[in-house]
Amino acid sequence: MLEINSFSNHILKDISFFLKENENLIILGANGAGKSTLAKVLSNLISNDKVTLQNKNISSLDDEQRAKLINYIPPKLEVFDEYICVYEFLELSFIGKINKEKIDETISLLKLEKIKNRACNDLSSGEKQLLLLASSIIHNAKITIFDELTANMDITRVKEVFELFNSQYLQQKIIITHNLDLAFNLKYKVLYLDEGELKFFGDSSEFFSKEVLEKFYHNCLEVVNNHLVVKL
Ligand SMILES: Nc1ncnc2c1ncn2[C@@H]1O[C@H](COP(=O)(O)OP(=O)(O)OP(=O)(O)O)[C@@H](O)[C@H]1O
Repeated sequence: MLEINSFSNHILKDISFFLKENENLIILGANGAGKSTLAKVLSNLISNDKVTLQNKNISSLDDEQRAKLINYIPPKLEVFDEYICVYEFLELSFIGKINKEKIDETISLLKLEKIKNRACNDLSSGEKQLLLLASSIIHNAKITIFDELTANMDITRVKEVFELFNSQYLQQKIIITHNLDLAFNLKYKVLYLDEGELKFFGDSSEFFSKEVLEKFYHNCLEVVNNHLVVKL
C-alpha cells in the first residue's frame, strides 16, 4: 500500500492519491509536468513526510527498510567507477547477500550474456536501460518505479519489457512513460499530471476513453486494432 497526502513543493501542487497493495500505476503527462519529481518524492529521494508505505511514514524508515519497500530506477544509468562491469554492478544490486545464481538467471532472462563482462560506462543507452532493469529484478523491492525505462530500447526489447511487466518477475510497479501504446496495453491504473497538478487518477479504461483522450491529447490519438496510435 502506498499513499501520498497533500504534497506540495515548487513543482508539485497538493498531490494526494492512494495505491492499494499490488496495484500497478502508469504516470503520464507532458514534458516538465512533474512526473520524475513525483517519483523522487514517492521514493524519498526528495525527502518528505507525506508518503506512507505499508502503513509506515517514509521519513521514519532507515535506508535498508526503505530500499526493501521502494526502488526508483532513473532514466539514465550513472556509474562513477569507470572500470565496474555489468556483472559487478548486478552484485551491488542485492539488498542483502549476493546470490550468483540469481544474477545468472537474470542475465539469461534479459539475454545480457554478451555484455556481462563489459564496463557499464561503455554500454549503449539501450543496454544501460536493460542493466537498470536487471538490477531492479535482482533488488526486488516491494514497489519499483521505472522512469522512462523503455525510452532508448528497440521495439523487440520494448515488447520483451511489456511481457516482463505482465509476468511475476517484479512486484508492484509504477511506470513513467511517453509510450502511450505501452501504457494503454498494460491496463494499469493511470495518473495524469499537468504543470504539477494531478488531473486524473483512475482506471485505465476510463483514461483511455475517447472523451478523456480528447481532453488531454486533443485530437492526436486514436485506437486502431487495440493499439493507441498517434495521428501524424
Ligand atoms: N532540481 C530542480 N530544480 C529546479 N527545477 C527543477 C528541478 N528538477 C526539475 N525541475 C523542473 O520541474 C519541472 C518538472 O520536472 P520533471 O523532471 O519532474 O518533469 P517530467 O514530467 O518528468 O518531464 P519529462 O517528461 O520531460 O522527463 C520542470 O520544469 C523542471 O525543469
